[in-house]
Amino acid sequence: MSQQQAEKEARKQSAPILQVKNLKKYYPITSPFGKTKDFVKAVEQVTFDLTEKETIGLVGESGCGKSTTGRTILRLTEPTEGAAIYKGRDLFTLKPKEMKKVRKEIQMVFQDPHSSLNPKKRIGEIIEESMKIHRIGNKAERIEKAMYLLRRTGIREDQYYKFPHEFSGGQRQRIGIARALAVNPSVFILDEPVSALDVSIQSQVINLLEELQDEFKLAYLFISHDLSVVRHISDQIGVMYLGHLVEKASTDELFENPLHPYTKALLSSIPIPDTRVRRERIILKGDVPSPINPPSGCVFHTRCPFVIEKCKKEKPIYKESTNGHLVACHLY
Ligand SMILES: Nc1ncnc2c1ncn2[C@@H]1O[C@H](COP(=O)(O)OP(=O)(O)OP(=O)(O)O)[C@@H](O)[C@H]1O
Repeated sequence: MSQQQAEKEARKQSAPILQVKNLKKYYPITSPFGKTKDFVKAVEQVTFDLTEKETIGLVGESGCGKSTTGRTILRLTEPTEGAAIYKGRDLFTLKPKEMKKVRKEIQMVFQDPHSSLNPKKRIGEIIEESMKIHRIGNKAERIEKAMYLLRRTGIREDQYYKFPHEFSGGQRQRIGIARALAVNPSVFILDEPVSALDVSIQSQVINLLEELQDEFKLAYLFISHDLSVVRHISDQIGVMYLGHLVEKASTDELFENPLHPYTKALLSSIPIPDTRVRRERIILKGDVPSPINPPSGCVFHTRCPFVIEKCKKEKPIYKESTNGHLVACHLY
């Protein structure tokens, strides 16, 4: 067993740092008179654990509830039901003041750091300020740490006094990561952190995130629609469809032995560089149904090539195949 594999195995035994349990988020749709008419059922019964130095990737098409899952954990939008246990405490029951402290430890990194970096402030000041808000160190210590973090994330120290618009997209993402690191977090929720970047820059930022994870003992919830990116960085992958986590497994297991027809369809759309390997492309018919009125039974049944009568009536429960590989599908 390689050292990396041994570390992974050891991690599986350790207690999770974050446990998301039966997370549900319904967005109310209100009439012009403020009456709730209906709900967008964005996230339904999503459950997963995250341990120190581990990455769990959430994948699925646009609108399947990935961002809502990430945002709800931090209560950037309030959950409808469920729990998010962080270091033993349910975040959903915390008072605003306590939640503020947790937001220091669980940092969110967005797709477009430009919109979250104050254009009127120099990048060094932006990083220093995030430490000041959380009362970390004195001014000299904060500046020294900001300098270190910029250097560590690949930005030259002499660029400390530059403004965000003077940097490229990739550099801005590095600055956003440096700022998130400044407040000593344990968890990063990364929402499409490399989707806006060129492919060559994407891999540089992913490699940086991997190095930082080791150095700072970070756990990552990595949200992306891009399975190749998620495959590269994740230890575990959760596949979402219409608000539901339909399959969850270790990365190798998911790619070698996908079980859910939706996962199979997603994987079949990734080009394989080896032309000798043939994988049948599964093209899904129709559009993703409305999350306001999702299909009965299995939410995927309207597009599933293997649908049976039971799928239309009964919601599938998780079945475990091997080693924590979970799938919600009547075919197993
Ligand atoms: N503030 C909101 N009010 C109402 N509906 C919302 C709100 N935010 C998201 N939704 C809806 O919730 C569902 C899930 O959206 P979400 O953004 O979480 O999906 P996603 O998988 O992250 O997709 P994307 O990658 O496009 O952001 C979608 O149908 C979306 O339209």
